[in-house]
Amino acid sequence: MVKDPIIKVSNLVKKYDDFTAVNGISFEVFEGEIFGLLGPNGAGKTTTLEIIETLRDKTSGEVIVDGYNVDADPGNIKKRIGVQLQAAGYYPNLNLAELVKLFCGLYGVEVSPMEMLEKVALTDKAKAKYKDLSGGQKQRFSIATTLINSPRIVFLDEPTTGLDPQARRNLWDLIRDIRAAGTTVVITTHYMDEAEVLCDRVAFVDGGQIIGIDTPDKFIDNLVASGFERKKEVKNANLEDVFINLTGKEWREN
Ligand SMILES: Nc1ncnc2c1ncn2[C@@H]1O[C@H](COP(=O)(O)OP(=O)(O)OP(=O)(O)O)[C@@H](O)[C@H]1O
Repeated sequence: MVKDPIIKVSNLVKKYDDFTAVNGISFEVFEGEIFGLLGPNGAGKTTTLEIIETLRDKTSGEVIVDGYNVDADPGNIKKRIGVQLQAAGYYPNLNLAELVKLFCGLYGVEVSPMEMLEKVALTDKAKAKYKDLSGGQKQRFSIATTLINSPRIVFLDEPTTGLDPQARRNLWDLIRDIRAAGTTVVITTHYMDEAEVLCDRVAFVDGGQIIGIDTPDKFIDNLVASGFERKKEVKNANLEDVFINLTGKEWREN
């Protein structure tokens, strides 16, 4: 199957004064995949995403999103993407349904707030304020806000940080649902288990450069083929499986 790139990044460079945060990055994201950007703190992941999202100027290089160039057509790119911000701030006096309505107005689209909240299992919180939500609910709500303009691509920056195992696994299902609806997902995460089960392909970023890009299975198979062996015997379950098994899989935050 030939896959079409929906994002093309070529020789991307970003300098903050004389510090080079992104140092000649090139990669493609295919339409309909969940693509992960992985790497240590300060590797340049957020900077790269913000340039693709048209939220930050680049120093040099070329970025094409859904056929539009970030230099020539940032407006068309903004219309086609949904961006989850790491520390989202929402008007404190509005409830979730009102916030969704506000976003609809900003995007100039008409969507039923309850339908949006339904997508992220938050209809029962329609009248709640954002600040009163649990961590998982906050993440789900902020993902709902990225879907309001029916984007072709959503960008999720560390969407499961700080969540418990149930909330994390339920969020993975939500992200898979987004992909199943035909939306491409670009995600950053520090959780390697998450990248392994969720991402179709991952790129490792370090020191502003991509040091590897492939499917999780290929990366692991290649490492094993090179003679790498884990020191400890691998168990068939881990403590997180025990947690889920004891406490159940359903949403628990009320
Ligand atoms: N506005 C800025 N001015 C100066 N330096 C910056 C700015 N934003 C980011 N940097 C630097 O650029 C480098 C890359 O930062 P970036 O936030 O892109 O990394 P990251 O991979 O997303 O890290 P994290 O995993 O911690 O979110 C870091 O060294 C950071 O300090």
